[in-house]
Amino acid sequence: MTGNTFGRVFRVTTFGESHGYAVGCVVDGCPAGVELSEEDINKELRRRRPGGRLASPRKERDEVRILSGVFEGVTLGTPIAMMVENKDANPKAYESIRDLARPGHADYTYFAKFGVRDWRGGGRASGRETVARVAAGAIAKKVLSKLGVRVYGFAREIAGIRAEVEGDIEEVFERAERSEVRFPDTEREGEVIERIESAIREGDSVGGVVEVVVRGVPAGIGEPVFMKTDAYLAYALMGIPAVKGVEVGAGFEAARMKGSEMNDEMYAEKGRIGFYSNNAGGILGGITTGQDIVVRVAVKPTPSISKKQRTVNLKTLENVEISVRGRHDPCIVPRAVVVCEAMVAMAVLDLMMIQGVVPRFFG
Ligand SMILES: Cc1cc2nc3c(=O)[nH]c(=O)nc-3n(C[C@H](O)[C@H](O)[C@H](O)COP(=O)(O)O)c2cc1C
Ligand SMILES: C=C(O[C@@H]1CC(C(=O)O)=C[C@@H](OP(=O)(O)O)[C@H]1O)C(=O)O
Repeated sequence: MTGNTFGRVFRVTTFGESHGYAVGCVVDGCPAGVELSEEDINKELRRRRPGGRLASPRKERDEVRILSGVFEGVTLGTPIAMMVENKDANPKAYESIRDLARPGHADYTYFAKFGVRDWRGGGRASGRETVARVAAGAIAKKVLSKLGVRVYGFAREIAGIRAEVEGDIEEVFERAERSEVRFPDTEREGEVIERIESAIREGDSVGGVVEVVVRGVPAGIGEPVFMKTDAYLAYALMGIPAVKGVEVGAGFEAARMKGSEMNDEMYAEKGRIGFYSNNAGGILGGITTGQDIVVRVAVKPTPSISKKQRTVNLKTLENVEISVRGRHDPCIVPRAVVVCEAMVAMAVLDLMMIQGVVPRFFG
């Protein structure tokens, strides 16, 4: 085990560094007979791509090449290898800080672990690695859609401003997709953008919260006792760079509620069981209830900032000051939404496959 692979049955191994030739992944265990085109992947990659006024200005087309595992538009049940070339890598921006550890980034810890590191940006710890997750997630979503399961993500909070969301998740999702920062609260979007712009002016960055809702998972999915649905989702989401916390349903608010408020009361109607609320976030005892699965993720402010900070030269052990220039996201949240969706899709599909409720062939 090297930690580059996610999943037990639907297994994804990612590869590549931010300023290397390419990033990509191998997806093994995908059922056969699922329609899949490069455009299915690219559609999702465009939602994550850098560029624009409020994101890293790095110019990447982020178009995938499917190298194997798909023939005549359908998956073969064999390993699917995918690759996205790095067209706008620019290691020069990092030359002057190649031995300095950026506070908040993984420079020091990679050096501590491996004794050597790709100093061209974050290397393997770069947010760029998430291209590969989104590509694999696009496949997981295709399989899930055949099972009636859909995954929706949006920015719930940015720079301390919380979105008030009204309406069904599909409407919230569509509103967020139209927003420059994936923020579904149209009234407060302007304020959010001002806060990001002000962070840019100050050479600083801001964070926020991504919410993901999964609709259509039947009751009864998840592994007791350790591979619980909530435990597996938290594992999948905490593996995303810059994620510092995960909550399910009422999450940390549950700590302040009474049992009578927290418990989702139940009813039976026409032979089916339902709930009057969803504080559980669709999971009880690690097993799905059949309601929407609701998770939220805390995303920290981008570590690379031009504001001066104190740090260390890893080679000489001198104390120095650092100001990180170059192409960085002033806020990771809008671009992390689809990455969170991808990890959730992979985790849910994997749990369903472990349970044996997914056909190995779609005819
Ligand atoms: C989509 C995405 C984009 C990111 N963009 C940047 C960036 O432009 N600059 C940066 O310093 N970190 C960026 N990060 C965060 C770093 O990759 C991350 O903070 C770093 O690997 C350290 O890991 P940790 O924050 O999980 O401890 C990004 C992360 C994601 C998911
Ligand atoms: C390139 C992407 O994001 C990058 C994530 C990132 C980091 O340190 O995480 C640093 C920046 O890259 P660079 O090394 O070119 O300065 C971002 O642009 C991408 O997401 O496609």
